[in-house]
Amino acid sequence: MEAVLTENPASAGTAPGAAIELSGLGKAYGRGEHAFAAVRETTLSVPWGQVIGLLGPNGAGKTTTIKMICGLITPSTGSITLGGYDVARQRSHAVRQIGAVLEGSRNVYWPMSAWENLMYFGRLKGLRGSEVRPRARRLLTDLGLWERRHETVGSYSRGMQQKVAVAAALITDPPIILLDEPTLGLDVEAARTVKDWIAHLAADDGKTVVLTTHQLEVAQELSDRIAVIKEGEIIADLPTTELLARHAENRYEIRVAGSLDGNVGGLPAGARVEPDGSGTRVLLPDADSATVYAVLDQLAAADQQLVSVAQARPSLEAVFIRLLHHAGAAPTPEAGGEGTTP
Ligand SMILES: Nc1ncnc2c1ncn2[C@@H]1O[C@H](COP(=O)(O)OP(=O)(O)OP(=O)(O)O)[C@@H](O)[C@H]1O
Repeated sequence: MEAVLTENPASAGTAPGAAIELSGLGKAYGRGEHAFAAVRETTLSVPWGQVIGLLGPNGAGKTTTIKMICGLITPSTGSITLGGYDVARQRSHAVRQIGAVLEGSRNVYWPMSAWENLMYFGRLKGLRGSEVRPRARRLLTDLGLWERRHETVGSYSRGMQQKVAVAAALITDPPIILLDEPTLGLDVEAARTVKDWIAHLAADDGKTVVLTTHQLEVAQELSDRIAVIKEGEIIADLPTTELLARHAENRYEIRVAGSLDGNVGGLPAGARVEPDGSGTRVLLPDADSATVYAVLDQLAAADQQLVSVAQARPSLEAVFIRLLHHAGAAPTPEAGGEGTTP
């Protein structure tokens, strides 16, 4: 997957410029002294073909942002354009650019079958039956639901319902897909299918995808770019690889069999010793290779059996937690993170 596509892929929208532009976007719930700013001054430009992961703790403002992009919540401040169309002023054109699977909502009608749902949503969005049918067939076949297409969605498993929701969002072949917690509550296999689909939509169909999830390994796997929201504000916004690289320190992890038995005295300052199953892990948070060799010599001299040596790479989860707790030091677009606002 390309980190940033500046050109609009042929299969996606046709508008020049960015797929999604949020400019000074804000949302306050309530009024007067009871007003609560759920989203503040959010400015974000998502190029065509990019998968952006919107991460943040509970209540950070992710769903509010997604719903504003969908046109379901009216912003208090700022503007949103989708494929160049202003959501407030050119609503029908703007909304036609997107397909959405919203968190926790019943995105599809349970008393209807999967087939009926897709026909309904296709027609609702202005397509003719002859346009919807082949597309519905392909989507249901690809998602493994074709055989059961005439059963009511209410009788499906959670994973199958989520697949129907994804299919309904895709029925008009919109260039922009908004997915709020798309793998929530899915078992390993169903989550894999949905993840593979998201990757396929981006890589093969050139879709622009906005993804929110608390499953950080899902975000790390799928997102070209990560924006972290805390208390309604973006506190970090970087290409995923760069975000991880920026937080990659000279951290090494040495694993030995058994305990260290008093051999920890001469370890360098800052070294941490932790139990690791039946063995022990020595973490060197900021070590050059000379220091690592010195520690290995020391362990060898003490007859400690070496299991492995690795340069520790932080997971997105580790970076995320660090960002939330040290927001002041976070890489933000304002702090000059290149590639943050292409
Ligand atoms: N309709 C509403 N009225 C008042 N406050 C609301 C409303 N919807 C959301 N909020 C508040 O706005 C803030 C942001 O909520 P939002 O649902 O956008 O967060 P989120 O990041 O999606 O959280 P989660 O990860 O828990 O889904 C929260 O404090 C929430 O309580």
